[in-house]
Amino acid sequence: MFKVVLYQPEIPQNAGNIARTCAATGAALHLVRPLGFQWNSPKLRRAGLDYWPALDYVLHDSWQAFLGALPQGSRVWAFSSKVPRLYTEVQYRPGDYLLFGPESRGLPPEVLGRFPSVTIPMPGQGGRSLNLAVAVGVGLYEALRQVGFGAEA
Ligand SMILES: C[S@@+](CC[C@H](N)C(=O)[O-])C[C@H]1O[C@@H](n2cnc3c(N)ncnc32)[C@H](O)[C@@H]1O
Repeated sequence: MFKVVLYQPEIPQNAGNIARTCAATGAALHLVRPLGFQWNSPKLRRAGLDYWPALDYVLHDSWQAFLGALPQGSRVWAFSSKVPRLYTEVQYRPGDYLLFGPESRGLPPEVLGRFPSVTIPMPGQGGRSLNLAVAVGVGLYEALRQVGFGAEA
């Protein structure tokens, strides 16, 4: 399965929506602390509806803890609105990690620079970035599409 990684997410409704998307697609959800909300926040729970029991999730106490738990040979794709390579130009493999940054600031340079990065084009004039939950949905579904939407993705 794919793994969605949220680096220090700030808004519980986004994380809840992403949890729902992960449960629906069979992707695992990794959350890297500090979070901008309480883990038992009603807003987080509500946005994830009753999908939480179906969700495979991991809470990491810090970025260092996440890196320490990352199996050797893992592939991580960092999503950013500020990099040139299109997210459709790379080949995703089952088990890949898709990494997304916090709502107000995006991924810090030292995190973004550590992994290959991709962007989702925004051809309109109206925005600097997509909503986090939207970006996860777009990126995750492209990865799933490439592997045939298989349960083993
Ligand atoms: C709301 S955005 C962060 C905006 C932040 N102010 C910035 O300038 O980076 C939250 C996260 O969604 C993802 N994201 C949003 N728009 C994206 C895009 N066009 N391409 C790839 N990732 C995007 C990135 O992972 C980003 O860190």
